[in-house]
Amino acid sequence: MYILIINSGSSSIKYQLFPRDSDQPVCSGLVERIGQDNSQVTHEIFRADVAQTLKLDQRVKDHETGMQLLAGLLTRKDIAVIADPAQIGTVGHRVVHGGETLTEPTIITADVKAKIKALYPLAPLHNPGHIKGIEVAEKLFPTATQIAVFDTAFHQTLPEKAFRYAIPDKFYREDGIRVYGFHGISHQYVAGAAMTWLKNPVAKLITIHLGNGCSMAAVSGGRCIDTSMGLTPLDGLVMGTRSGAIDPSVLLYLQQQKGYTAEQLTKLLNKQSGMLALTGHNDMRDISRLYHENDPAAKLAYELYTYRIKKFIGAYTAALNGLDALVFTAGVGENDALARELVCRDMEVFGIHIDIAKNQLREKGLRDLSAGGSSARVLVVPTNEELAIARVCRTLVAEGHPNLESS
Ligand SMILES: Nc1ncnc2c1ncn2[C@@H]1O[C@H](COP(=O)(O)OP(=O)(O)O)[C@@H](O)[C@H]1O
Ligand SMILES: CC(=O)OP(=O)(O)O
Ligand SMILES: [Mg+2]
Repeated sequence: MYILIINSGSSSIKYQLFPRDSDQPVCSGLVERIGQDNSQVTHEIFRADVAQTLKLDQRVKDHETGMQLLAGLLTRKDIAVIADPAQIGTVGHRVVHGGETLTEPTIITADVKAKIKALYPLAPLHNPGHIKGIEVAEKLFPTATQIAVFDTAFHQTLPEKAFRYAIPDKFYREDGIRVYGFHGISHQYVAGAAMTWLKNPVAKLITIHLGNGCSMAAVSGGRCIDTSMGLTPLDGLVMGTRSGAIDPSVLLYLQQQKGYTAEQLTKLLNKQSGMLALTGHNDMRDISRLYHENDPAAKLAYELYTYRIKKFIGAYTAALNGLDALVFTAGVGENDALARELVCRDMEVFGIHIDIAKNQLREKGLRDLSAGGSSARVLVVPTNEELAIARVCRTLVAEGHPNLESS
């Protein structure tokens, strides 16, 4: 039997298929730039007799089309990794927002789906895609148990001073308005890997997840004590299409003086801001090319993006009262040497020294980019949200949930 993991990001679907008792996937893939003209599907097969990478350049208009495509690839005759969809006993889904009620990995029922839907306003770029992913998976793999694992769960350890807003109490009590934090599956996974590598179970870490969405977490001894996203995945860092932190008065001004509606503001801050607003592009590969061509907009955008990260490093070093390692991860964090260099530049006061040459190397796996004399390690730890979810699914199976015994 197999476990299929689906990770729908705002702009991509990542997937991996694991044998039930192994951390080694039999295939993995990425449907990227969903909704854009240059979307692409990359499907990698790790079978001993068929080890190959397939790239399909075709427009993938939405998450549903992406899901159907990937399901077709698993059983496509010439490259099949399974003969029959019924061999998939469990489908694990990353779900970005679980609110205050969905805080543990859970079997997906009609009630769980209703709760995920009720959170659409708080994760408009993500939860709708997850529901589509879940519903398509239910149709394609009707015999499998569907499990949801939440991005918000790792941040449940935040102390109240970090998760409350300074607004009247009733908004928290009645509406659950508080900091939830996101990318928790990734922050927890890379923090765990860094602690193992450092051989330090009480390490003070700042994990920096830079994908299309970007967030940071202050992690002490494996527990998250602060994080940069808030009620929704809009707060904090500058992102691909999201503004990150902004004075709330900007919204009031646009509403009162310019007549913007709530709907227009939601779209403006989630889809038309961030690096896209600053440069006309939201993919860091395009923006870094422009930076190296001395494009002034790209220069400013990189400065704004990395300056915000530097400020959070200062804040989180204070919150942690020390720093053992910075951990870069996700699409930009793992691949963009320029962003890492600009973040770590002039940070000696925090004991951060990056080795510029090591930073340029394109190696796989966990990497230490620290220069001699750096008291804080500068690490790149590739995230693997799918593996983290697969392990959670396996634990649920091992705990013998009645619905899961046959999967
Ligand atoms: N080689 C690279 N150099 C710079 N940026 C990269 C590279 N590869 C990927 N990225 C960036 O990573 C982003 C996607 O990161 P990812 O973690 O996959 O995001 P998400 O899960 O939010 O879809 C892309 O938008 C792109 O900007
Ligand atoms: C929470 C979030 O922003 O996720 P992603 O980076 O996958 O879009
Ligand atoms: Mg992601």
